[in-house]
Amino acid sequence: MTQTNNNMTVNPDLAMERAKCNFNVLEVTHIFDGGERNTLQRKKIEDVALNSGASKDALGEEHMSPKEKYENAVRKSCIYATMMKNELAELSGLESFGVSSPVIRRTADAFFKEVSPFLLHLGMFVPTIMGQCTPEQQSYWLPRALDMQIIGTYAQTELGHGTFIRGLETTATYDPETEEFVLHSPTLSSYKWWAGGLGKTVNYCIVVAQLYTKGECHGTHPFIVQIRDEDTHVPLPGIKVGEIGPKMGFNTADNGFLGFDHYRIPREHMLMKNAQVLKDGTYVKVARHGKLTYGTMVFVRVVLVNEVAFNLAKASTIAVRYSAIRRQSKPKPDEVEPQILDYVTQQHKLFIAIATAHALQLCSTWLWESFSAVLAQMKGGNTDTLPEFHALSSCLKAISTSDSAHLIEQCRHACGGHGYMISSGIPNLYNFVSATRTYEGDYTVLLLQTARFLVKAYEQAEAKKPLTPTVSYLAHAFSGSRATWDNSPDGIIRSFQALAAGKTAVCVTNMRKRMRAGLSQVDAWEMSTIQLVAAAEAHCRAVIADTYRKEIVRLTANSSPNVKVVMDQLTTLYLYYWALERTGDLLMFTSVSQKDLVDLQIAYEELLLKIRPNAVGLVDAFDLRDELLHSTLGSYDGRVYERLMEEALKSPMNKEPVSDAYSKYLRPMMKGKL
Ligand SMILES: CC/C=C\C/C=C\C/C=C\C/C=C\CCC(=O)SCCNC(=O)CCNC(=O)[C@H](O)C(C)(C)COP(=O)(O)OP(=O)(O)OC[C@H]1O[C@@H](n2cnc3c(N)ncnc32)[C@H](O)[C@@H]1OP(=O)(O)O
Ligand SMILES: Cc1cc2nc3c(=O)[nH]c(=O)nc-3n(C[C@H](O)[C@H](O)[C@H](O)COP(=O)(O)OP(=O)(O)OC[C@H]3O[C@@H](n4cnc5c(N)ncnc54)[C@H](O)[C@@H]3O)c2cc1C
Repeated sequence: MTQTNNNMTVNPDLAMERAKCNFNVLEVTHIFDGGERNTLQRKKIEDVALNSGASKDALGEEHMSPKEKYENAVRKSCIYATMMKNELAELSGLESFGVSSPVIRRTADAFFKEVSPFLLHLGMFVPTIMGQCTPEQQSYWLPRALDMQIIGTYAQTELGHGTFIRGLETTATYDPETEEFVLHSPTLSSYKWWAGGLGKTVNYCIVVAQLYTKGECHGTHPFIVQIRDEDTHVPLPGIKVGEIGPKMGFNTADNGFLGFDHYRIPREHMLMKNAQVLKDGTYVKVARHGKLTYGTMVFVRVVLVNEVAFNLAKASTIAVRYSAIRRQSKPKPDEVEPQILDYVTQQHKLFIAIATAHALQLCSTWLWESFSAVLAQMKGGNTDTLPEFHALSSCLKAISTSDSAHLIEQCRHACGGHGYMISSGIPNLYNFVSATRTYEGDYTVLLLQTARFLVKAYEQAEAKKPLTPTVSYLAHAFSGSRATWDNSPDGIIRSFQALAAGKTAVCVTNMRKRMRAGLSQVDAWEMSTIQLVAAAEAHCRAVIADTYRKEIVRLTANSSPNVKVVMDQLTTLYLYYWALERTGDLLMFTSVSQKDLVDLQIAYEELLLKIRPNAVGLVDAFDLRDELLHSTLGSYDGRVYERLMEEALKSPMNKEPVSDAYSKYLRPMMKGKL
């Protein structure tokens, strides 16, 4: 593994772990990156972007005031944007800055401990222009956005509504006299709230508003709206805009609020790929599917699966390396204190994080390929695969973000007290990833979208109609007998599918019972939503497990024997872990016995011991440079205690021997003079 400094002194425990590793680390890096070519390209990009030291701060971000933090993030965003235009675009194979890629995203993380104020420009503004504009509109807006002549965001959520998009209150009323839309915020709850970069950074945004023309409401539609002067950056008349204040994370993203007072924009600023308003105010629906204006959200949900896999890889790298250098307790009085990584409970906390990072990374690539296929079909006017894809991307977004947030927190627990330090890097990772569970569609809400699809698919299976690929297992849901338990990987995946089918069947049965007892369909659905969420979760686990297993078998077909073994161990660990987490469900829906579960627990514990010697090698294979980890605990050299002390000494509190608080408060209080 290449490191920036080849002459570094490495902590002896870490050096010993690396010597113990029995597989070719680089081969696993290639698997994680999706091939050797990708690894080489990533490294080139990282070298250019990071070797100059431009990503570093003189003073740690955590010691800055909110205003300084924001300005510093803008400064570095501009440096990175300029690098993208000049050096990185060609290297990354991208035509220009703006069309981001996972590699560019992950490299950018070296510049920010939190996030860039440009995240929404790249993540949603540019993709919306690409996905929702007519070709003419695109040719006007896209070059300006890609070249960063304008900076934008995506303002959909309002104070009063985020989930329920149809409930948004901002209005865009067409005036045929002037051929303009009049944007208005009729209530406090209609103020746009949350959009990243809106507070201070952007001068344009996509605004989602209820479209009125000829006195009729046509539902929510996207508009491109200038909110600040292109030269002075002063908010334009009729615009009320500001920053929403401190948050748990995202503090360098200047999330903002926005209100309109009868603010006029040209007719052409409605994004008209899917629906149009003609000059005379006639509304014309173009799209064949009613939800295509939700396209940017679907895109970001797909991107997020990759994003959280990467962040989980970071957290597990930090926690595993730290666990290799940390020694604590003395279970055997005559021996030295063991590395905490030797405790089986510690392995139980950490190895699932490594396996999940792999599972999500491979699922994200597969999801991206499925998305590309759906987009290609839609280009030809066929939207048949969209419902299945919406169900799939919804549950994968929900489960990947939720699992990653949980496992990152588990990595923090695994680092004891030091994991609570901002300098460990884990709190920032957690704050970032826990937000992903909420934004771009809340966890529960998205799983309920998947559940709608599952229930419909179940009814199709019942009627012996054909099923789409991800739910084809529902065809076996009516055999009447419980699925046969078998602890092989394929057997466990079949059991996960049986759980999903069984849970869906229970929901359908309960809803039907409730409706027979007099409840409306809506109320019967509502009463069953706890189980519906559980069914969607089970479906998603089955999809992840199946995809992870198939992809690893495919990707390791030509790998060296030890790489095959260790990758197989990780996938098996993932399957055992989730089977053991769901023993109650397995007992309900499969033939598993108490003895089978006891045996599975033992097999799981033995698997942890087998993976243990390769644990550091496995996280080294994520190949995360120190600049990306921002961690005193997780650096490649393992100089944990030295770095913790170096960081402590940087604290502004240590600048003077006696704090001003002594003379102001402590002394008067102690001398009884307060
Ligand atoms: C390059 C990238 C760089 C970096 C990446 C890193 C980070 C990410 C970047 C940015 C992200 C940062 C910040 C986050 C920004 C945001 O949060 S933006 C705001 C996002 N908001 C949401 O996600 C709102 C969630 N709500 C919804 O999606 C919908 O309202 C709903 C799905 C919950 C419900 O919609 P309704 O219109 O009410 O529909 P319904 O009545 O429930 O369903 C009707 C039918 O429509 C189907 N459907 C719903 N959505 C879709 C869709 N997207 N596609 C296809 N079909 C859809 C639904 O299934 C129903 O179908 P039926 O057949 O069952 O009737
Ligand atoms: C860091 C961050 C950045 C963001 N950036 C942006 C941005 O750039 N642009 C933008 O437009 N938005 C942005 N958002 C907003 C985000 O998209 C919404 O917060 C998110 O979609 C959730 O909606 P909500 O806040 O209305 O939650 P709510 O819907 O109010 O959810 C609250 C609770 O109610 C439950 N609930 C709601 N509806 C249902 C239902 N039908 N059935 C069962 N339970 C339900 C939820 O599960 C949740 O537990 C951002 C949010 C965050 C946290």
